[in-house]
Amino acid sequence: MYPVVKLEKVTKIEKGKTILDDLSFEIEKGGVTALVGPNGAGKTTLLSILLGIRRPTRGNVTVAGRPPGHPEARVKIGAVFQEAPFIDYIKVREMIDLWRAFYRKPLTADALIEMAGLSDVADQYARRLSGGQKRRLEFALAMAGDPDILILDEPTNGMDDAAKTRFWEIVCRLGRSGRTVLFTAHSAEEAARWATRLIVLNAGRLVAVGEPSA
Ligand SMILES: Nc1ncnc2c1ncn2[C@@H]1O[C@H](COP(=O)(O)OP(=O)(O)OP(=O)(O)O)[C@@H](O)[C@H]1O
Repeated sequence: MYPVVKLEKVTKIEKGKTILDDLSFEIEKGGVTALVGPNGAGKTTLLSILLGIRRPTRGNVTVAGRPPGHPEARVKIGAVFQEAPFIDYIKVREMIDLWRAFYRKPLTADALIEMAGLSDVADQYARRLSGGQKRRLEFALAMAGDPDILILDEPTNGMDDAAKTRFWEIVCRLGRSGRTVLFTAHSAEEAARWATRLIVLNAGRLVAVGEPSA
C-alpha cells in the first residue's frame, strides 16, 4: 500500500525566490489533513504541484502512486480551487451536469446538489449565487467524479458559520469513508477543529506534521 501523497525533498523556486523549501512528507489513505500557514506560506503552490498544474524545481512527488497530472492520478482527484470559473448563462444543475460529463462514473446530479446543500438554488443561474453558495457549488463540482482524493483550497471562504459547520461535517464523513481529504487554511483553529492531521508550513518550510492535539 503506497501513501496517497508523497513528497521527497520538494523545492520550488520562482524568479529566484524559494517558494517551497525541501519539503518531505507523506499522507496515508483516508482522513482529513489540513495544510496550515500564513499568507505566502506556499500552500496554494503545493496544491498546484499535487494537481500537476505546476512542477517542482527539484524533488519527487507522487499522487495515488503516480506523478501529478498522470491520467490515472487525475481521475482519482477532485479539487476546489479559489475562484472557479462560472459560466454566465448556465444554471447550477446544468453546471453540475457539465462537470459530471467529464467522468467515467460520476455521482448523480441529485446526490451532488443534496450533498452541497444547493437544493434551493439548483435552477438559478450560477453567476447569481452568493459567495458561500459559490463555494458549495465548487465543492459539488469537485465531488462530481466521486473522487478518492479531495483537494480543497480554503473551501469555507465566504460561508457563514452554519454553512461552515454543515460543510465540515460532510467533509469529515468523506474522510471517515476512506476518501483522502487535503485542505488549506489560514486559521489553525478551524483546521484543528476539523482535521485529523495538520501539516504546518511557514515561508515554504515544513514547521510541524502531526495530530491536532500534538
Ligand atoms: N508564479 C509566481 N512567481 C513568483 N512568485 C510566486 C508565484 N506564485 C507564487 N509566488 C509567491 O510564492 C509565495 C507563496 O504563494 P502561495 O500562493 O503558494 O501561498 P499561500 O500559502 O497559498 O498564501 P495565501 O494564504 O495568501 O493564499 C508568495 O510569496 C507568492 O507571492
